[in-house]
Amino acid sequence: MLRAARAASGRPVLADVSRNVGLSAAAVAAGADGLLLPAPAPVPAASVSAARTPSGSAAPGPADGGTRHAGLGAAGSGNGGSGSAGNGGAAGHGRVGGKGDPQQARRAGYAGVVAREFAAAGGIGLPGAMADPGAIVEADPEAALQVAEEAVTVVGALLRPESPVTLPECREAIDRVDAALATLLERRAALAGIVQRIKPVGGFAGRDLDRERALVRRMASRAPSLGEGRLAPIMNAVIEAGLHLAEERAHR
Ligand SMILES: C=C(O[C@@H]1C=C(C(=O)O)C=C[C@H]1O)C(=O)O
Repeated sequence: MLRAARAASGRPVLADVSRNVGLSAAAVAAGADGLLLPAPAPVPAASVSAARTPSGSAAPGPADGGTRHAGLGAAGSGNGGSGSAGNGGAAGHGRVGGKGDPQQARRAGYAGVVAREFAAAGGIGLPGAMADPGAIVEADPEAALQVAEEAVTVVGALLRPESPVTLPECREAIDRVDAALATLLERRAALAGIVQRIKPVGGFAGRDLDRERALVRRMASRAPSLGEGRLAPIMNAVIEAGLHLAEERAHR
């Protein structure tokens, strides 16, 4: 429904979860471009201006005085930033001003909540030390914001189709995809490493080319433009990197 609303209006759709932040995950999964969150305190315009849209323009402050925005980046070409009249435009990535910003600690609490919800929406675990945004919010508000940015970047790349037009927009979208790819590659290498320890013969010696061909075939159905022919060398490199890493670790 939210995607349909965006398609019809051509503008980012913000879901108001200010009364129930627990609905964030559902809103993101349903296609919200950004979330309206409860305002912890009135935020002066100066500190809000540090929140940026992916295209680099400052996100306006809360127009309604009662909510804050958290977002997944511009919804696509030509509709980011100033497009959503009345609700402050596309939300940024939850960035705030530098260390010492008196608003930061308060906002970080909400960023932590958003990070957790986004991670849940995408089924993605936050990396290691970031696993408990709630704890980080207490200990280190800046780290909490990083968690939010991480979750928004990675989950956004997976959940939201984008159609950027300008070079900077395209590169920002690519950077988000690369962040998701790197996260997945790291996770894949860890899993492949476990397999090497479980198999009777691990490493390059226990290579299973039938399995590798089969996984490339399955991936090609999700990546039809690349197809098996182009995916095969990519996956060969990924698999060999994992095997090298596993062998290196086995010999330590
Ligand atoms: C992980 C395994 O070991 C090797 C690595 C693979 C991979 O990284 O996907 C696939 C097949 C094997 O060559 C496995 O056998 O499943």
